[in-house]
Amino acid sequence: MSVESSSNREPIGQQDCTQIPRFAGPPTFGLLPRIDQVETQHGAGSVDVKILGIPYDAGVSYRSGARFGPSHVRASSRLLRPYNQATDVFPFASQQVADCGDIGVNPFNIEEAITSIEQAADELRADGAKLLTIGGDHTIALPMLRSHARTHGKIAVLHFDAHLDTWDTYFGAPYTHGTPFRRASEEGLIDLERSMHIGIRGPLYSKKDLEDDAVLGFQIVRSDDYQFKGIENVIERMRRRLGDAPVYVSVDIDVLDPAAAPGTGTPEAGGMTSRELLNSIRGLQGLNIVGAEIVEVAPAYDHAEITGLAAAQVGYELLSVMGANAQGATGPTGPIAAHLGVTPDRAK
Ligand SMILES: N=C(N)NCCCC(=O)O
Ligand SMILES: [Zn+2]
Ligand SMILES: [Zn+2]
Repeated sequence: MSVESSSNREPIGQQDCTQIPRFAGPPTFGLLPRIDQVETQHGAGSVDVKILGIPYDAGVSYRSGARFGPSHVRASSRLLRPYNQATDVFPFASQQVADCGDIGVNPFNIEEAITSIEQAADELRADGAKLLTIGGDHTIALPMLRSHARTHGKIAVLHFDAHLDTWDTYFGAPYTHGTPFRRASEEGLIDLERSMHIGIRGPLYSKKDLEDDAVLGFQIVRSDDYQFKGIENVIERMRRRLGDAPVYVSVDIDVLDPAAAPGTGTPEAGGMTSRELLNSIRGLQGLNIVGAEIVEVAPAYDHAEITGLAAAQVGYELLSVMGANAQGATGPTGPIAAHLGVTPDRAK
């Protein structure tokens, strides 16, 4: 049983796929219970991690359709099983995870949508639960960071993306999917010494994009670093930079190569493999992860659920890190720990 779990009762896990075929189950993430089912049985405040869908894509600069991301990622998450063999974690048994469904936000008014997202995040987090949000386009990172900074102070942003998303405006608009981290930095929400982008690549508008980005508080790990420096080096740099700060993990699925994630709005060639992304997340155990999001899944451009499956597995790994932390992990656990050359370390 989890040491940090808010309930003393055994968490309610996934639907039992030996009894009901997984293609017949509920449309929740990972066939997990809905929040109302858990709270009816275990009481208010008994959910440790809440899955939240934000079907919103009014902030995109190219292909639209991320508004259908939450339902697509949930549909692609039906095959997730209870035991994570890569990290030796049962993510749905070491903590109570539940699906809160989607929030409906105004698709015609970006500023109103941002305000509603911020309010929903505040309300869902008021009982101490962590959020795993499924977007939606990357605009949603701004209201999420506003909410998290209110609770935790300045946030170390760990941002997986092909793009910097620290641009200033598009067509004069300040709130878009290419600008959330500039706004967050200007608003004083992020820890300028502890934030970083992972997976950056592709053409920029100018060299100044990189100069501005550094001033706004981000260090950069390039997509190419996975090839030339190796994943151990990337994980070590991440852990050193993030330290013991409160970390918000923002995963734009376009960090993956278009071969691994075709279903996204602004694809860029030369991205990482899903294995590199999953192992990078597995390297985060023991860090103070306060919340996470997966954004930019646009199912109309997906094929055979390639992108949906990757996004669902990213969600599973994020939940596994949170689950290991709830059990007192201070560093990587299971086989990944051996690969990284560290001794598996778990308080209990
Ligand atoms: N956040 C994502 N996915 N893309 C931002 C791209 C902004 C641009 O069109 O330059
Ligand atoms: Zn991107
Ligand atoms: Zn992005």
